[in-house]
This record gives sequence, C-alpha cells and structure tokens, in this order.
Amino acid sequence: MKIAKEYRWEMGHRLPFHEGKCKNLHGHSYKCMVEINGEPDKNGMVLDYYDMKKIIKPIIEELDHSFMVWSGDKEVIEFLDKINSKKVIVDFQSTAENICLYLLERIKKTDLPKNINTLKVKVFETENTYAEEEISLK
Ligand SMILES: Nc1nc2c(c(=O)[nH]1)N=C([C@H](O)[C@H](O)COP(=O)(O)OP(=O)(O)OP(=O)(O)O)CN2
Repeated sequence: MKIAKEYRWEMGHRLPFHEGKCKNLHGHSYKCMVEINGEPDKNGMVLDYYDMKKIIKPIIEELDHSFMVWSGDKEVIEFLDKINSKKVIVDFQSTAENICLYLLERIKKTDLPKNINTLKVKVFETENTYAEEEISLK
C-alpha cells in the first residue's frame, strides 16, 4: 500500500556550470511529493500522516527561504555571509535531480518504522518539471 504527502518550500539557487539563464541567482517555489510504500499496521495505517509531517517537515524547514549553494561557489557563499542570509551549503550542484537525492538521503536517515519498504521522492522545481527517484529500505 502506498501513501503520499506533499511539501512546499521557497528557495534560491543557481547552477554555476549552466550555459543558459540558470547560472543567475534565482529562486523557485519548490514542491515535493514523498511516497511511502509499506504494510498497513493493525489500525490500517502505513504511517500516520501526522508522524510523516513530524519526520519530514524539519528537513523542509531547513530549506525554506534559504539559498542552496554548492560548496565550491565561494563568491556566493561569501556574499550570503556578508548579508547574513540563510543558506544551505551542499557538495552538489542544486539541480532538481540532486535535490531529489538529497531529500531521499535525509529522509532515509530518520527513524522510519520497519513496515516501510520503499521511499519515493518527486521534486518539482517548476510547475512543469520534476525529478523522481525511489529507493528500497530493505
Ligand atoms: N535536468 C535539469 N535541467 C535543468 C534544471 C535541473 O535542475 N535539472 N534546472 C534548470 C534551471 O534551474 C531552471 O530554473 C529551470 O529550467 P526550465 O524548466 O527550463 O525553466 P523555465 O521556467 O524557463 O522553462 P519553461 O520552458 O518556460 O517552462 C534548467 N535545466
């Protein structure tokens, strides 16, 4: 049985390697769908949506109204420090694909119940683009 919950956050980023407009500082209203597949418990729940929120919301809160910056993008890190702006420094380029893998890893490291078999994250960077990956927890 699969359950899913959607999360949203606002975040700035840039892709320094990009030859088009994505090398510029810009932001997105990100959305992700977290899907969990597992056996329902005796009460008929794979995972209480309430518990799902308690696990995932803090991870999303870290990103919300921050600027995600690649650790090699020294000028931007220096600028964000100078203006005392919220930032999340990562060791990857902030593509939708990499943000999707980042969220999967962060969620995987939490204390998820044993009845969960697979975890899927779908990250929408814009309203018509997404990156999706699924991992097994067994
Ligand atoms: N495979 C990927 N391609 C691109 C990514 C990405 O994360 N993965 N990211 C970008 C840029 O960040 C850009 O902001 C989004 O690109 P795009 O969808 O082209 O944005 P537009 O709103 O301009 O697209 P429309 O064609 O107007 O819908 C680029 N590529």
